[in-house]
Amino acid sequence: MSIASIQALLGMIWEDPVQDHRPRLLIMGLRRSGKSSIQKVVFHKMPPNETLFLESTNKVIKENITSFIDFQVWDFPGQIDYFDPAFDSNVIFGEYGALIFVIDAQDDYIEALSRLHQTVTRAFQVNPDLTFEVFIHKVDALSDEYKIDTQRDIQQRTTDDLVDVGLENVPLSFYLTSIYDHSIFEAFSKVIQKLVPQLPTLENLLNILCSNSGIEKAFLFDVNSKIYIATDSSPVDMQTYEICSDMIDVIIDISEIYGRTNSFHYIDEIYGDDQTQVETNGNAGNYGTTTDTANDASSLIKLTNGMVLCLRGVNRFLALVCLLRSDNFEKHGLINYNFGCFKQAIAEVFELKRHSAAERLRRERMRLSESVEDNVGG
Ligand SMILES: Nc1nc2c(ncn2[C@@H]2O[C@H](COP(=O)(O)OP(=O)(O)OP(=O)(O)O)[C@@H](O)[C@H]2O)c(=O)[nH]1
Repeated sequence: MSIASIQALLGMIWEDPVQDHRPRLLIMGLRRSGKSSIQKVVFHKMPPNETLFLESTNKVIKENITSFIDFQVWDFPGQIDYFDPAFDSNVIFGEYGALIFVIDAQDDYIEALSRLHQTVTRAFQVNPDLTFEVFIHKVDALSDEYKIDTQRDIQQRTTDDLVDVGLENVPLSFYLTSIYDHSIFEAFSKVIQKLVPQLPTLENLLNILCSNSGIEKAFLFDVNSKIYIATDSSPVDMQTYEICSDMIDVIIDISEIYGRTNSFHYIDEIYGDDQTQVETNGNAGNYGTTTDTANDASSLIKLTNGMVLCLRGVNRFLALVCLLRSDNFEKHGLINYNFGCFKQAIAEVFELKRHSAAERLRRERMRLSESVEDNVGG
């Protein structure tokens, strides 16, 4: 393959003279394994059954995701041969980020495994700091038993192959995923969390909030993608995660209809139950467009099992969703106060990060302009 055609495939990778330091998510895998579908469902809210009509990708699609952390998603076409000698793997694998390899679990995966092996060995040589994530995808059609067997088999073969070439220390994580349920969001959450340097601080803050407010479980969600970037240290059970994640959809839908009104809304039968209530306050915020009003979003769903689901906007991108017993919710003055402190602490954590990113960019620009002056002068 010629260099020109590889450059065409890679789109605009070399265009930006100031190095782009956003973490990268590289989504790779064989053709039709589901890469573009994953990206569309997670980051563009595409309904899963519409992915049936997606056309095959024929060049690398790069997308900047602007959120609590800015990152880039690179969707690679299945047919691209990044082992071509003319292909500069430093450009692709050289930056900080994660390599997500998607395997179609409904298909024969032997070829995918050999491709995974080649990809991991090459990428690891270039950048040992990449995190390697394997999505065993399309598991919606598999029985629970078959899913576990498939995961065990893929995991075993992949690690054996790596041990054979002396790469037993490559950290690989495996996830069973499908775009038809929450598993893809859960898997993405875990991938993204590894790229959030502030994770331990966020977890600590959530632990403090939970223990001082009688909260059973709390998630800090990126509202647009429904990825949770942190949770407290109690174990995550799938049902709790699902109900908290569903609450975001409910609130987005309600805020799109009633957002920025001045009255309370009581909407019954949201969770298919007469006594379940949703209260959305006067500043429901418009999460659909992540305006600043989202900061003030606040909502409450009382469940019939004696639990309360509570959502609070944290900033333009993040919302806290917690599950607590209704008895504990009686102290809502205390909870409100604690939440105010939590919000303030989060703002400070991300303010610090913004400062250091701006400083790094400033230094990079100065370095670049000095080298241009040297070249002109010389
Ligand atoms: N059952 C099921 N089908 C899925 C899932 N994810 C994607 N698909 C289907 O898989 C097919 C291929 O998906 P794409 O996203 O186009 O695959 P791709 O890997 O981007 O393909 P290329 O662009 O050719 O590399 C589509 O028909 C999707 O609807 C899933 O979780 N479950």
